[in-house]
Amino acid sequence: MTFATQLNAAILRTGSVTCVGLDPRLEQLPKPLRESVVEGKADSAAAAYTQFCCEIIDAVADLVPCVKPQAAFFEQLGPAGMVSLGEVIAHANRAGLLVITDGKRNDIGSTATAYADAYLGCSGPERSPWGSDALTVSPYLGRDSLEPFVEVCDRRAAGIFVLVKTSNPGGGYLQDLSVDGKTVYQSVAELVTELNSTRLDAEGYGPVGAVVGATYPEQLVELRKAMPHSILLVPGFGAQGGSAEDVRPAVDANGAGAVVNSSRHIIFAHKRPEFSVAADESNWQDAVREATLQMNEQLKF
Ligand SMILES: O=C(O)c1cc(=O)[nH]c(=O)n1[C@@H]1O[C@H](COP(=O)(O)O)[C@@H](O)[C@H]1O
Repeated sequence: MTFATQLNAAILRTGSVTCVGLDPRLEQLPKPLRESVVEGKADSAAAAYTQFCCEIIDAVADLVPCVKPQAAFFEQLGPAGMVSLGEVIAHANRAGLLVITDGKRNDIGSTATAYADAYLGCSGPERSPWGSDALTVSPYLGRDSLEPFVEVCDRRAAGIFVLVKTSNPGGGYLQDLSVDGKTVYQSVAELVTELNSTRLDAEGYGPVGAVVGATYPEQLVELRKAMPHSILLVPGFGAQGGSAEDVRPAVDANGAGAVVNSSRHIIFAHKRPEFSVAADESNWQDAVREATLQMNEQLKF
């Protein structure tokens, strides 16, 4: 089964478009985990990240279709962090969740193949320690830098999410530039649609998804139409200000075709006053589950 088919099926099975973002930050870990970290010891921080992310996965596995580990926070810890990232990816897969690793990778074609080998494909003899169901990818090296990823997607039933319109305030500096009568993000959307065109599953979705920020609702409407064959990954909900109303247009008529990411608002829900957490933060996993249920409820369209 292709990645798109699997993700859409998981959305319909769970009745959820929520993607839980795994962006661990040392200083925001719940107290028991924060206190287990020995200052200056990357190994102990990495062990805390593994436990934190795996317990989040266990708390939400029956509620959502996927998780999105953000590679940067693991890379920050050096080799021990990279081992932790591999453990988190494997744990999520064992729990039945699809894994979108957020690495925003890319390079010239031959190097892009190496990135694809490292990050795509969850099973089989070619699996690397970081083999994921999908990876976020930058389009700014052009078409020949995306093709190696798509070829690996074909071989390993994996997916990519190409950055089309990002959620950050400065993204428009390049993405909104007008070239030959269309914006750069419109050109990227055309390329995404073209790459999918010969690779559609029975529901009309291909392996090339697109990242479109919840913080640009008008462009989200436009880009949903421009990329009918792409699953959209919509970050920026919650902590960055995106609302349920803003993200509703990303979802297709069947209630699938998109996942909406929230990282800080879910994984650090123990810091949010609306979720009751003991003073010692020992029941932080309950807050994660409550925040996920709340987001699912908000995104019932
Ligand atoms: O590719 C992404 O996931 C991404 C693209 C984008 O345009 N904006 C964006 O915030 N992200 C990621 O989505 C997550 C958002 O985290 P929160 O703002 O805490 O929900 C982070 O891991 C970002 O790196």
